[in-house]
Amino acid sequence: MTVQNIVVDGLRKRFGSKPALDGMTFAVDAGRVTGFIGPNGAGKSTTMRVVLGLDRPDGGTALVGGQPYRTLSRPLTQLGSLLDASALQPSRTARNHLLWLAHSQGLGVRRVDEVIELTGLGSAARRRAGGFSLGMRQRLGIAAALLGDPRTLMLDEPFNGMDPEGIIWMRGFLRELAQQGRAVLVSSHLMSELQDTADHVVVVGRGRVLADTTVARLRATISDGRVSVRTDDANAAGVLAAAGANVAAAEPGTLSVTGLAAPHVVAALNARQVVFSEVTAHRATLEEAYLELTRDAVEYRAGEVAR
Ligand SMILES: Nc1ncnc2c1ncn2[C@@H]1O[C@H](COP(=O)(O)OP(=O)(O)OP(=O)(O)O)[C@@H](O)[C@H]1O
Repeated sequence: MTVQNIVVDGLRKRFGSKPALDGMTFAVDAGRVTGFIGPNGAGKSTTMRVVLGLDRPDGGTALVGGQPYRTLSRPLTQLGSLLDASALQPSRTARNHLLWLAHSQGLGVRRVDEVIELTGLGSAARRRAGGFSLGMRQRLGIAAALLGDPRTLMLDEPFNGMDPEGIIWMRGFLRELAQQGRAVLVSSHLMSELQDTADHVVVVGRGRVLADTTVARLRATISDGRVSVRTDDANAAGVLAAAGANVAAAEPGTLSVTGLAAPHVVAALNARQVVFSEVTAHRATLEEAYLELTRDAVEYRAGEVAR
């Protein structure tokens, strides 16, 4: 049976007249990284705040391990979260920040040193957190989220401010946490950040879920069925058109074909002995699939004039 660590059901919330959440519904399963993806203002942070009981929804429910977060007896052992990496006391060292958090939750010093090691903060642990880069603060935030060794992690934009090396580290680290059987929910407004990381994605826009699916399926649904054919044979276009395809010249030596699946393209070309060097079914990149889905849900677009 799949264990659902976070269940969000029909969440609604308005700020003034503006709906921030409009029926947000999804579940986060154990043992995988779930990407929570949507453009700015889609409602990701608000959803996370509601899960943590920091914002009250106007309707709907959010449960962690089957219970509202506020009713959990030892919440940090159930759900570790990172909402704002800058929320720390700048004059404290990283280690003292973690010691202070651990102490407030009845957790031991040993776990503090463990999470410092796990997040690669060893050499910086005795430096003042106020002088940390955003990337270092993200590591510190994740160390804090892991203090209670929780079965579920919820991280809001943890890739923000990370350098390429940090991003690679973070991807591997999140996958490892999921492999240990934890449920990991990670928000981002960039699909590319979650590439090779998320097994499952919940794509959101304007406060609701637009797609809740595996990465592979998301690509397949958006894929437009375009096939490209590399050939110098002058008969190729005519043969494919006769077989029912729409054919356009993409670039010299390449045809762009729609309306005929790749195996039928190959069969039609072979039947008329048309020589070709390559037939490729176009697969949407994850980024293309995401942009297509969220096109109507983007609040602020570059170049848009305020009305
Ligand atoms: N405290 C608040 N007061 C007023 N409006 C708010 C508040 N918090 C969020 N909103 C609005 O609710 C909507 C959802 O915001 P939210 O921060 O949840 O989106 P998001 O998907 O996390 O976006 P981002 O990627 O920009 O963080 C936005 O239109 C935002 O302006």
